[in-house]
Amino acid sequence: MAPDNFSGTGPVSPGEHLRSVLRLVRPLEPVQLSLADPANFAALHGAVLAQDVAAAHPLPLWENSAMDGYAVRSADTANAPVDLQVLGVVPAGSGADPVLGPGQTVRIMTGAPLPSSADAVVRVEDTSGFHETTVRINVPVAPGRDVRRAGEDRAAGAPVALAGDPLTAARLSALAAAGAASLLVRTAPKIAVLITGAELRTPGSTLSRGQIPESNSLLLAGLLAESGLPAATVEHSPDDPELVRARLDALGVGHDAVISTGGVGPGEYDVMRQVLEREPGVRAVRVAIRPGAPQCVGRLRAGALVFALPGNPVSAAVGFELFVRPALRALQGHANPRRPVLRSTVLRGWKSPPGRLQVLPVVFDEHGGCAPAVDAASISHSVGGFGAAQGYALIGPDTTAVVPGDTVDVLRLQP
Ligand SMILES: Nc1nc2c(c(=O)[nH]1)N[C@H]1C(S)=C(S)[C@@H](COP(=O)(O)OP(=O)(O)OC[C@H]3O[C@@H](n4cnc5c(N)ncnc54)[C@H](O)[C@@H]3O)O[C@H]1N2
Ligand code: MOO
Repeated sequence: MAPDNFSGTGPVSPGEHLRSVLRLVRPLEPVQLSLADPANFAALHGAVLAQDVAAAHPLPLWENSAMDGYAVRSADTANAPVDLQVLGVVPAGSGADPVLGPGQTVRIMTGAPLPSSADAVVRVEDTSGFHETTVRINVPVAPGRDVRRAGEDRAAGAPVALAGDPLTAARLSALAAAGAASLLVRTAPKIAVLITGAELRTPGSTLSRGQIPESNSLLLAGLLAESGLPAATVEHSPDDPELVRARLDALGVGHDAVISTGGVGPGEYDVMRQVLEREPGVRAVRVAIRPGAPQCVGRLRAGALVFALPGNPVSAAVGFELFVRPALRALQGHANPRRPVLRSTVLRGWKSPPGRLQVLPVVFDEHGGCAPAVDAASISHSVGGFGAAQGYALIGPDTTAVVPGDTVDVLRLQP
């Protein structure tokens, strides 16, 4: 009987495997990046904060107008319609603080500081228009009307973002608005993809019997990009142990992680496993999961982490999602390296193998219900059906069938 694990021990549970993968991770050295230099924007977006950041000043900084119109003393408008004397204008960017006496006003634009002697804004639509000398105010306004108070969004010193937070577009803009000049961040790790398999030909090639189009390089480069992590290098290697070892030695120096596909099974030509079994920091395992069971994971002598995934395309995608993506996010110090698990109602049932976590590609309907994207009996090679998948259903080892109406755990990859 073939051993469950090519190293001779039993299969490891997916949870145990993820824990041992995450134990390998040493977070990258953080770098300080200025927010003032647009050349840094691409690196900042998707980087992960390595420090807590508090607001350097209140947000908004000072009381200002929410509308284009007139800054007024609200009491002057109580008997509107009323005519007020126009003293001038305060546009955005002006530091002026004109003093309004009774019956006086200034034109004011959105975002401009409210004069200290005013307590409300009348929108231009509620007046006779923009005038130089006198304006008719048509409506009374209460104190505070269309005024943004200093600090109403965030007080000075209040937290804006925490170490481990990913720098989304929204978070970056919040940090800049709150006065951050530069940020201590972990930028994207440098990742190499190494594809092995003698049967593989460049997409579009004329194929002889036994040859297929190579699709895992596009798969992994795309999954990395969808995780905000570009692949720095994509290479192919012939199934020759010396050549594979040479590529791993070379890629292991210049990259933080090397992700390979192919050659991790127990076959005679499964070169990746044979080479990696000689690496002292790498372990060949079978994970109690379907698809994606055989994998080699560890640290190369050359320095990089290595994730050797199966050649079967859906097995490689599942291995990436469950183990590689969390590890790469942990390299960046992500507070939540794993994707959140959601619940979904089953629309069409399927069978699941006992004793394994089944990771089934699914599509979702408009209400979030899920149905298989591929035949559940043969997931690993079904790259065609997988093309439409929007997520994975996670079916535990004690469940052998799910039926319509069941609620299952899902990972949602696409909206
Ligand atoms: N006797 C056994 N055979 C197999 C076992 C086993 O336990 N005992 N495990 C099976 C499982 S599970 C998997 S998964 C695969 C692992 O295979 P490998 O990592 O060795 O992958 P390959 O043999 O190289 O390829 C498998 C399959 O995928 C196709 N492939 C590979 N690379 C690509 C690529 N870049 N683009 C597109 N398609 C690719 C390849 O042609 C094969 O069809 O082993 C099982 N066997
Ligand atoms: O576990 Mo393999 O990954 O069935 O396809």
